[in-house]
Amino acid sequence: MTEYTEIASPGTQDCTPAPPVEFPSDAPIIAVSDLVAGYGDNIILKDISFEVQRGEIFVILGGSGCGKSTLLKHIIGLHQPRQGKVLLEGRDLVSASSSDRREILQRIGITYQSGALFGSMTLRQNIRIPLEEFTDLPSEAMDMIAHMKLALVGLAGYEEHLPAEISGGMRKRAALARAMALDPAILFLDEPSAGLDPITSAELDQLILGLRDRLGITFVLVTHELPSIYSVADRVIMLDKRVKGIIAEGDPRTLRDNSENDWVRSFFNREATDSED
Ligand SMILES: Nc1ncnc2c1ncn2[C@@H]1O[C@H](COP(=O)(O)OP(=O)(O)OP(=O)(O)O)[C@@H](O)[C@H]1O
Repeated sequence: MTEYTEIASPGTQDCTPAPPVEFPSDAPIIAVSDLVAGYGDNIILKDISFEVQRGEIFVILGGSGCGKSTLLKHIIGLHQPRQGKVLLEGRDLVSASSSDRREILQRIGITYQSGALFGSMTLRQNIRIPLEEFTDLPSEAMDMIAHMKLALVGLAGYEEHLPAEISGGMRKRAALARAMALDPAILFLDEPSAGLDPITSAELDQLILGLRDRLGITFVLVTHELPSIYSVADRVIMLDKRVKGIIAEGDPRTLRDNSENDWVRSFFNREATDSED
């Protein structure tokens, strides 16, 4: 699945960008309460509760197979919780009407580790896809938005390039531009630095920080790259496969220095030398 197909799933009828919702600025932009998630008989996560504040960069981390992507998919409504609730800007995707659901989904952007740009389309055409799906803007306006979004991620002038004609780091940035096509309030990035060298990864971190600072976008990242975590995360939650839940929550440096859990402390210390402040 790609970023675009996932946010574009709810339908195509209404054709204007979703307006910002009336929502108190000091209320959590994401509220997860008592979430239980799984597949078939297999419970992957239970008793998951946390909140994300507007403008925060929030990181979900944990070992392989602990349920990071599963949690992400439940937050963005790709899977329905077994129990519990997820509110995005105060609204519940599960109980929302189809038009409300469509509006809620327009307020979020997603990039997946495996999600790719469409290789046969230029960057401009890739960014137009969600605009064509969700809006009835004139073609020139869509091109202008594609240009603006590419400029935001440092890719002005690459509108007519194909994904294969740019580097891996540039492709990640182009995917971010596409996820921002509809001016989302929240961006969900699943392993954004995967496959990038440390320098390119650090550049992506700076881009994320800049987008948060300039546009106030809230970020939820799944990553286990410690340098990235120290560089961007305001707060993290750490999931653990054995307890099927959250074993640590807080700012990464505090967890590194003060967590009562040995495993958590050692996780945050494992690359402290090259990820430090
Ligand atoms: N669609 C699915 N159907 C059945 N089981 C699934 C599905 N997706 C994930 N799982 C299982 O759920 C568990 C958690 O997977 P998930 O991908 O959420 O973990 P993760 O923490 O993101 O792992 P990784 O870091 O390796 O990507 C794994 O045991 C996985 O096999």
